Amino acid sequence: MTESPVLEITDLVKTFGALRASDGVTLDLRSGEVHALIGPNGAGKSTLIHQICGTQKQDSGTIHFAGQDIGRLGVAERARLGLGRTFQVSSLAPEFSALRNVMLAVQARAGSSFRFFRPVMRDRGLIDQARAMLERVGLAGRAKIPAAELSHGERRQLEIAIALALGSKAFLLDEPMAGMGPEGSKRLTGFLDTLRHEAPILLVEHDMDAVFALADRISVLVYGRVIATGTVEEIRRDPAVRTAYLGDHA
Ligand SMILES: Nc1ncnc2c1ncn2[C@@H]1O[C@H](COP(=O)(O)OP(=O)(O)OP(=O)(O)O)[C@@H](O)[C@H]1O
Repeated sequence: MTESPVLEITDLVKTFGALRASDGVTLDLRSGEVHALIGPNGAGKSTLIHQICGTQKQDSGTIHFAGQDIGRLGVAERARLGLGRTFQVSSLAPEFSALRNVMLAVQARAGSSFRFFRPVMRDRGLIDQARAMLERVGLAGRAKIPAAELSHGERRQLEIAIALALGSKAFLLDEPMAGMGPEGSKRLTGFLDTLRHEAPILLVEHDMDAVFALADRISVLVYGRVIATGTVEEIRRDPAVRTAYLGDHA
């Protein structure tokens, strides 16, 4: 029996006036995979991510996550169910250390069980869990550094540590390589390659080297429609994709 997808989007439609930003989008995310979503500027990639995480509501179609219809739930409820997102604009508390940022997430997940009037920074259990998350994303050595002083790539890693601490069962990553130099992109690519074993990744990314290195499957979005879904090789060979998007990259 094949495992059912972690995330399943069916026939999603989202219009802005006469514009169909999502025009019947169907795609899924399976356990252990990196599924990349590529396409030209304005194709509807961010709009799709917004609808999955709940910051925008679809006009029609369904979104199932971990076996549940989440299409009408709010952002916080979806996050509680384990939908982890990193943002193009960072959501970190910049003046807090990396460790403290993760501790806040561990605490948020645990709810009231950590709030026995203990000063947060002296709570051993909380500190240990947060340290373990930093270790997993390769930031253990940077625990005391304020988020604002971390490099762009390190901040992305920290956001992912937070998503892990919140118990994410899938990651939605919207252009994680944006604003990074080639070295940073390479490091983050290596990191994302290991992250897929924690939870599958839906990756919106313009950096084709990263996409080709990481993706198990690629979906190509053009004018709100998925024109092809397949492996890296299938997508590289697809004549419609070459015409619409890849051109010389293929
Ligand atoms: N809130 C909105 N109101 C009206 N039009 C919108 C809104 N958000 C997006 N659009 C339009 O929907 C289309 C899809 O935009 P979207 O940002 O999803 O594309 P994208 O593929 O993420 O582009 P990029 O690669 O440049 O980030 C665009 O034509 C955009 O102008």
